[in-house]
Amino acid sequence: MTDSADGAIEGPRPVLVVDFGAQYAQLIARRVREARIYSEVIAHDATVEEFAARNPVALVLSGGPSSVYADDAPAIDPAILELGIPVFGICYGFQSMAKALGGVVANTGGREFGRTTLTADGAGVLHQGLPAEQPVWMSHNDAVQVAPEGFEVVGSTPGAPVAAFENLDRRMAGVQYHPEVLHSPHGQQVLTRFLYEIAGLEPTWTAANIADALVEQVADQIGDGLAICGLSGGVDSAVAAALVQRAIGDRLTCVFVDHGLLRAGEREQVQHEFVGATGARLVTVDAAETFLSELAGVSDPETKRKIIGREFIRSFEGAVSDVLGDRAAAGDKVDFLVQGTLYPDVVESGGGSGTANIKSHHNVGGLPDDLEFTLVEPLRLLFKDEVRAVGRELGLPEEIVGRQPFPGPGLAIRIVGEVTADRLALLRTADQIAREELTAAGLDGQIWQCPVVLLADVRSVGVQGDGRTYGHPIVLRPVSSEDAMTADWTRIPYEVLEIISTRITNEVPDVNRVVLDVTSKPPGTIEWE
Ligand SMILES: Nc1ncnc2c1ncn2[C@@H]1O[C@H](COP(=O)(O)OP(=O)(O)OP(=O)(O)O)[C@@H](O)[C@H]1O
Ligand SMILES: O=c1[nH]c(=O)c2[nH+]cn([C@@H]3O[C@H](COP(=O)(O)O)[C@@H](O)[C@H]3O)c2[nH]1
Ligand SMILES: NC(=O)CC[C@H](N)C(=O)O
Ligand SMILES: [Mg+2]
Repeated sequence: MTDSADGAIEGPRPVLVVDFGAQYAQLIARRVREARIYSEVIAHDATVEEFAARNPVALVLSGGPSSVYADDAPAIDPAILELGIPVFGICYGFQSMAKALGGVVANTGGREFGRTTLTADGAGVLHQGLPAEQPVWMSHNDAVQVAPEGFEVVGSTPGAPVAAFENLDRRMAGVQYHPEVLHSPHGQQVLTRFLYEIAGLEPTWTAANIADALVEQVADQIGDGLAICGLSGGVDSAVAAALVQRAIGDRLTCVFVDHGLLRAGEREQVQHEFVGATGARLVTVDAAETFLSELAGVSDPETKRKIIGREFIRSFEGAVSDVLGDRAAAGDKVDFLVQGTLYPDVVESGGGSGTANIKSHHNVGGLPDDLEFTLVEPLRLLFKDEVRAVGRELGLPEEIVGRQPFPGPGLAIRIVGEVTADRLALLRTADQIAREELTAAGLDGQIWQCPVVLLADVRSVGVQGDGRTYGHPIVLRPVSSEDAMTADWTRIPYEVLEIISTRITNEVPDVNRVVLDVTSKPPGTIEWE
């Protein structure tokens, strides 16, 4: 693992997915990791030196919106194809590779969008053992007309006479279709055949050796220093803390910040469950008053996020004297702050290559400039399901690794409008009702998470007890997801929605309406702010 942002994490040699502006670059990296080979994404305009520095075992060229023969078409430096590294091209990557190696790409009108049939009747290695005709998912205007010299054509579709090619001597291959999407039912097998049979890679990336590699990296990074870990009760910080505890033992102290933006019961849960499972040392910071006064009068979401990011750090700094106790007199210092940051937190905060800032996650884009700790973020390149696998490997209990995510800024980003103590109390009650009923209905496993949102700046007219009310709506936002990068709204049974709606409007003062958010991500995000 490498992390170009701060160079802190280094590990197994990756398969680099070269991003040509694809919708699916991260998805390809995930699929490679599902084949148990470590993988990361790199921008297409990285230099030969940057490629070489990441020391890849193979390249996968992604799809992309351009035409390879357009003036400003993105391309990788042809020298990269001469490095002797195995290469697999997908869609635009396939076309780009064909052109760079002397083949012909053109738009002859044979475009295909969606399902089509690939004919691959036994020639070559990519499709060996698969049906001679298989459905594949396409999304292209252009097509390779002539494969480069030395490449065997091993598949075709009605719109793409050259839909797959390979050159075993050069360990290169490519396909016009998208093997990474689930709509290509044999796609994962094709990608895996490239990795194992053509590139000759061994499947060694498992939760067990990810955990071992991460423990080793953390031990190297922290040396004989002292660290604190921001512990929230969520999956990511629990796994990060367990890794760091393995690496540096009791030189780690966990710090839980009670910022007053938590859900009912959360503080008790962190104190009992995590400490019970790991025996870690825990310091709790009471910071509710500070967070509330700093947030007073603020309704802009990004401003809230920046304030919260800053106050988290101030709380961690404030905890240091408790953590050190008598050791402060001996000159000991806490130099390292461990956070359970994951890849989606980094991309959404605009930390990917050329990616937009969607929202500043408190632990990434929301950090203050004057941060004095060195960050230790062992999970920074992983997705949540990978983190859960590492957590299980480390022996953390299912109640912790299976838990639904809850954002660090807590209920503050679920109150649309200013955050006040009264509004927090109201939202906490509504949230508790929704969680109780979803759990009672046995739906927790189906739901990724269900934000409950208070539209504090919106009022509508209701009639309660024969009188007029002018109250606030509560939004239910149940979503299903694999990794929080995309999500769909969960189809909760009407009977369960009915119970939640009735209970919230009966039991929560000032709320006279409950609405359901039926938006996927994209275009919506999971949280409202
Ligand atoms: N109340 C808190 N006290 C201390 N640290 C926190 C708190 N909330 C969040 N953090 C820190 O911020 C990081 C990011 O928060 P995030 O909610 O994404 O992760 P998590 O809570 O560990 O897992 P999950 O996403 O499952 O809730 C955490 O991993 C943790 O290091
Ligand atoms: O710790 C966090 N700090 C944050 O600032 C933050 N913002 C969103 N989230 C969580 O990230 C996932 C994606 O959320 P969005 O679709 O709302 O961007 C969802 O799981 C959100 O709950 C956060 N977690
Ligand atoms: N999905 C893709 O990579 C498309 C490649 C190229 N833009 C085409 O239309 O053919
Ligand atoms: Mg959390």
